[in-house]
Amino acid sequence: MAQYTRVSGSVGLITLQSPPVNALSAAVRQGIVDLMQRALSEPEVKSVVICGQNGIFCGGADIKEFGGQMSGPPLIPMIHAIEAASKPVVAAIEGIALGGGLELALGCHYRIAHSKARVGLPEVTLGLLPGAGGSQRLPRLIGVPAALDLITTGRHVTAAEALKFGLVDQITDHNTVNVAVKFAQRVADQPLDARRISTYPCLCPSDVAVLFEEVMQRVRRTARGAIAPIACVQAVRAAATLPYNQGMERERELMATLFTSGQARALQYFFFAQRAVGRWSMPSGARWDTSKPRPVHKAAVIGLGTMGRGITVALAQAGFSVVAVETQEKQLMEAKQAISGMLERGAKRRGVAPALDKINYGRNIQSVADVDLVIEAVFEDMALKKKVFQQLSAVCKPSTFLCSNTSGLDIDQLACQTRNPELVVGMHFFAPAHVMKLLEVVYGPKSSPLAVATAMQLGKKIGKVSVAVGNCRGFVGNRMLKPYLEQALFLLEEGATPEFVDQVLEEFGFAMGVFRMSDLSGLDVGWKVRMADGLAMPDPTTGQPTRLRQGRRYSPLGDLLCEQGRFGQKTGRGWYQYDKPGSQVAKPDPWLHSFLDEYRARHALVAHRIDHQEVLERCLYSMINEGFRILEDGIAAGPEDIDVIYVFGYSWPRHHGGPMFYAATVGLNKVLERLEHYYQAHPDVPSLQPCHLLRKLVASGSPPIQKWREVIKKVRSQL
Ligand SMILES: C/C=C(\C)C(=O)SCCNC(=O)CCNC(=O)[C@H](O)C(C)(C)COP(=O)(O)OP(=O)(O)OC[C@H]1O[C@@H](n2cnc3c(N)ncnc32)[C@H](O)[C@@H]1OP(=O)(O)O
Repeated sequence: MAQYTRVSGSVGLITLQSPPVNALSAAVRQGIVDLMQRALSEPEVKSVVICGQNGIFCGGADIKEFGGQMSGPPLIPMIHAIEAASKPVVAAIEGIALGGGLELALGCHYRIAHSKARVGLPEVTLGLLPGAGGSQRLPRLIGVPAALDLITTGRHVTAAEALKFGLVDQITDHNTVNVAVKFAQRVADQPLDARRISTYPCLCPSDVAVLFEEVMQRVRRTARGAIAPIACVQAVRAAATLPYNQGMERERELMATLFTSGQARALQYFFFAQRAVGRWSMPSGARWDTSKPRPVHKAAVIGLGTMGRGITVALAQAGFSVVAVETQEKQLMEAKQAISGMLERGAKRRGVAPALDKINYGRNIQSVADVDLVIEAVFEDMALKKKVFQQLSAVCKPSTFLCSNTSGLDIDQLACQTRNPELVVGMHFFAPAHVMKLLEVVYGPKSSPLAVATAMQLGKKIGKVSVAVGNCRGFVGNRMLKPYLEQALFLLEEGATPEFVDQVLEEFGFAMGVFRMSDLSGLDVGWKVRMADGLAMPDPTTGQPTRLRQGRRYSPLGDLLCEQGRFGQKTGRGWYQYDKPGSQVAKPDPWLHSFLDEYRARHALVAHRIDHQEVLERCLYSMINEGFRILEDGIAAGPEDIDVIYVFGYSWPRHHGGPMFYAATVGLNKVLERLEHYYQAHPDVPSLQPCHLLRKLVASGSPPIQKWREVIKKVRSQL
């Protein structure tokens, strides 16, 4: 909706009213069309100001409307009518002008922004392009290079940057609407021809063809299969090379392709999924809106290895006082130096002072006595972690939250070491912890809603997307990774090469295939865990069959590589070879190919031709199957939680929506049928056996993903 008022006698003020972000819903568009007509027809009105209520100009098209039938006046003619108006129209931009909101402002003749406002064309992040004339007007206003940057990245820019680009005409620290009204009065009689952006020529640099080629190459390289960034470049190229009307036609064609693509649907689903995870719930019924967090002023980090350092940086950068504890003097000195470097580099990038004074370093665990929350980040060893939790429980205030950055150990066992197990939760960060957006907040059977709410809020404050998950081996992310890694190894046993498996996964859109990723993280990490679990078997005298563990198929390939000292990038050898230890350029290794041949011969495995489809289906469907088990077990509240974890923590390509959304796109019956097929071929691989929930969903007619929670509830209640 929109409201009309006459101010200062001669200015028609149109206020968009659609909380929370004044999105351009059908009702809002109708309001703008009607009220523009009214303002133009009233003779006393000499100029018009468009603003949004509650200090927010406009968050763009109403994304919720994308899935349904289009109703109400379309955006493009509405914006054209504003631009063609006979009276000056001024956009008063407060808060945000994003997507269609900025396109609306570009249709106005003038733009006044508050100094704290942000503007941008983020449509690319929703699998779209600025399809209401934005791709044609923006380059005409600010030039091709700047428009390409904004449109292909979707980044928001500050009012100051927008002023520099010429995207807004004025910025103010005062009441933007008042300033815009005064401005509108001043320009009331001025001619408008020079203010209609669609009539501007598109000024291009002399080497524009080279520029487009370079940008297209960069976009193709980084898009990982996403089509919207490429369409964005094509649309801007149309602005640079065609008259406005033809450019608009090209924008429309490209938009139609994107709009109906599965990628746009996936990205729009993901937009809401990211927000849905904030509305967490626990099986006990505790929820985000009924559980109040307790404020955290001072936190501590125990253990300053790679993870502890990153967590310390994340906390300090967000303004928390941190006590950083490392018991070994040498490690403490090294960590201090590394943390200071990280803070200084980060601060330089962001143009702020480094938060060095936020951190107090110490070797003694006693120094955490007065903190509100501790994050333990010592080595992934249960006995060690238990000891640390016992010490923390003795040293800290009774009200201190004790959190573990374990990547998969039992939170309950740690909680049992403390006086107040209800204040214990997992806070599973992802490396590098000051960069990666994901945080799994893990609740054990004893964790209180207060502890979960506090960890979730702390995550938000340090800029993480936090997902509340239940306690089980590997939680959500690493639990699902297990069958994926396992299938990749089985594929090698059966005839594939690491290069081929990685190529298929990278073509699908992963930043790195499974083997390149293992080389980067270090093969020894998983090896140590498998040894602790009694799986890896360096000693052939144990009598266990090499390729069988606990009645299931097991691949010792990773263990065999570790026994050779091949730990990945850090040793210069792993699934690939590298020029030197630490190098990142992976090259196929003939040694590894011979090793695989010998291994297959030794175990009488006959290599068969493995194609693209088999790699993708076995790796992804086994992981998805585990995702369904996780939902069935109540470890994740809904498919959105899993998808957000996979996109932010495991580089799952966002334009496929996440593994569970992908399963819905492929068709649950197809996933089920292919799992059945592979399980029949590999009955000793339980992760390929389709789980009950998947069968139940298929039997219920494969409802849309938004309806899965209803089926999940039924399945859980029957268990
Ligand atoms: C063609 C396509 C055209 C013309 C387009 O315009 S596409 C849309 C382009 N606009 C965007 O991409 C903006 C999307 N929104 C955001 O980036 C952010 O929400 C925000 C910066 C506007 C506000 O961020 P924040 O303050 O952190 O709040 P939330 O993100 O939590 O959002 C609050 C609630 O508003 C809902 N929302 C936000 N934008 C839209 C929108 N464009 N359409 C519909 N709903 C929107 C969001 O889902 C939150 O709702 P709840 O989840 O809390 O119910």
